[in-house]
Amino acid sequence: MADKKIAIIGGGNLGSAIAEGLLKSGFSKPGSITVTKRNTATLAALRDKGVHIESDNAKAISEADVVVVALKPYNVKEVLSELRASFDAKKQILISVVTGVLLDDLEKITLPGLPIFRAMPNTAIAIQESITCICGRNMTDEQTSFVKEMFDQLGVTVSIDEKLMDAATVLGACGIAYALRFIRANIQGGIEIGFDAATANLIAAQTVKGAAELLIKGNRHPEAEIDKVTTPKGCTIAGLNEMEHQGFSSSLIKGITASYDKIVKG
Ligand SMILES: NC(=O)C1=CN([C@@H]2O[C@H](COP(=O)(O)OP(=O)(O)OC[C@H]3O[C@@H](n4cnc5c(N)ncnc54)[C@H](OP(=O)(O)O)[C@@H]3O)[C@@H](O)[C@H]2O)C=CC1
Ligand SMILES: O=C(O)[C@@H]1CCC=N1
Repeated sequence: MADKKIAIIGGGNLGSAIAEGLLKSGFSKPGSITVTKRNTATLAALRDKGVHIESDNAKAISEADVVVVALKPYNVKEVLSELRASFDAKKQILISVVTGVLLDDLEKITLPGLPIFRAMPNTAIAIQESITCICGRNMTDEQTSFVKEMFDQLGVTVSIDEKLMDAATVLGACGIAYALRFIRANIQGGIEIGFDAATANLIAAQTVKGAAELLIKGNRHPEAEIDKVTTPKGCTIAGLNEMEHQGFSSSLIKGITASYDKIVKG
């Protein structure tokens, strides 16, 4: 794939993680990426790697083949509507990673007919381990292939219907934080039963990675793998049942639906 010029509008947590992933994967050369934000001082690490750092969104967009919007949801309308003249529906594609802003809204804010994708990655994109759910409109097959190829370099992609985009945000993007909080709780428990923090961190994180790999590489259902661990009358089932008595699964499901309601109902 040609080294397309990519402008990332909004170089915050996710925007810079995408730039990092594009560089690490070799999908883009540093000179082909421009990242914008108002306070560019926080992007020194990317600048040092050769990425163009800009505060001028119009310049970045007009020079780009691909525009990735990674602004906060409440900034999108105000910022993009002033940049309408910088877009070119014949030459460019827009990829929005913004939560809750519909393809319909994005087209109205920018240009009619502009090829627009919504992609929902997570911050593991910085290390090419994201799950990225993608949908789009006005695009050609070639543009769809490009976007898939771009995010395939940065982890795993799934093509979904736009009506599932909020659910994808919760399960995939918020999910990183849920998983990290689970690991943190394991670390705290691990310290209480004797480990120093660094060793507990390593054991907890590698254990979660192993559990995930059993599902991904083994294509197994979690409960089938749990059955292998739960020795009758053993310590695992004693711990698991106590966790369930305390509302473990229920609290996670309620947390997921609370995150979803926050997106859908505000
Ligand atoms: N963080 C995550 O894990 C995920 C986030 N998302 C979505 O991605 C989007 C970004 O999230 P996140 O990276 O966490 O948020 P951040 O606040 O970290 O990033 C947004 C960035 O936009 C910049 N910005 C604000 N105004 C402008 C402007 N006029 N021109 C250019 N840049 C501007 C801000 O920098 P400055 O103030 O210096 O301009 C800021 O760094 C959100 O819509 C979020 O819902 C989606 C999936 C995962
Ligand atoms: O918390 C948020 O609103 C954003 C969207 C998904 C991850 N972070």
